[in-house]
Amino acid sequence: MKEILQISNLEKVYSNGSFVKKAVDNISFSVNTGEIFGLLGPNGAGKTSIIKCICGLLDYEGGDVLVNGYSMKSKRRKGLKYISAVLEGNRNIYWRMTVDENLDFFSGINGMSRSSIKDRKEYLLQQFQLQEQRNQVVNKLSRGMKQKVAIAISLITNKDIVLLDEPTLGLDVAMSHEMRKLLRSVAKEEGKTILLSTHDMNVVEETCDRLVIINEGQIIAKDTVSNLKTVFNNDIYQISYIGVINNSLMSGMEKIVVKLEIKEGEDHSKMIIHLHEATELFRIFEMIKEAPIKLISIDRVTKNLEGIFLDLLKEAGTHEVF
Ligand SMILES: Nc1ncnc2c1ncn2[C@@H]1O[C@H](COP(=O)(O)OP(=O)(O)OP(=O)(O)O)[C@@H](O)[C@H]1O
Repeated sequence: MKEILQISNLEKVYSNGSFVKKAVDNISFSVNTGEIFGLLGPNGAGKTSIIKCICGLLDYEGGDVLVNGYSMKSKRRKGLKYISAVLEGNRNIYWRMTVDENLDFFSGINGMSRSSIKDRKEYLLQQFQLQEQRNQVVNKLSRGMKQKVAIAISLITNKDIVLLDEPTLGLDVAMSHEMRKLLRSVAKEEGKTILLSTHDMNVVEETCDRLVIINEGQIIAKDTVSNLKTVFNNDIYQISYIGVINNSLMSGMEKIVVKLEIKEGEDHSKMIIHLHEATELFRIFEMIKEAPIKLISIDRVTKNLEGIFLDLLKEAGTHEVF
């Protein structure tokens, strides 16, 4: 599989007099042709800075960004031929023009004639369900519609890579769901490579193949979405019981578990155990059988990406697979 986007040891420093902020600190990852890749991180993590470095809007101090092999430092013009971007605030839309006029205008400034984009425009209007709004001034459309127009504009020039900074920010649940569906179909049907930034785990979970999680300018996790969920869901069980755990049970379990939490309740208590392997649960059972507690239930705990994300931020460890 071809790595159409290669980011290696990227560093971005903002400075102004005595103010110095390293917003991007030694970031490396690659994006394959046709995949949807996520940049996930809390506010201020450095996602927008990375996207701006990739699309040539920001110079960077260290490392490099290769777009289809072209360095955005030394061959920016060539690299830009493969990239379109939708940044926060939808700066690629003219609010006083209609949807149709915007699509014509932005293809025009990219050197494409109206006749050459005719079919593609119809395809995108239909794909984005914007036919009814095509003659409306963008300013009068809802936020979700405006976002759809912005993404349609980024696709009209048919470039290989689409960078999207927070594509679902501020959208209501229904529109956010529609946007995720749209992104998946754009990648699948058009073979586009999409790099998106978000702090919404649901967006990553539903759309992305792989992701990096960024915190304070650094990568803290790098994996496929499904692998990350499997690895971090590694055998966590919630055991509800009645009684008090004695010293011998506690010390026996502590020798086996990765982590053990006890939540005492009035009528029953719970222990959350993290195991290296599921088979270790049998050893825990054997110990519980000998102890003066009564087992009520055992449930496997599954974490969604949000839980994993929050745990990673808490531990600030690093998990890198590719
Ligand atoms: N032009 C700038 N000048 C100085 N500092 C900046 C500038 N732009 C961003 N920063 C700082 O760099 C860090 C990373 O910001 P960035 O906008 O890249 O993060 P982000 O992950 O996109 O955050 P958000 O999700 O809030 O948009 C933050 O601490 C931010 O305050």
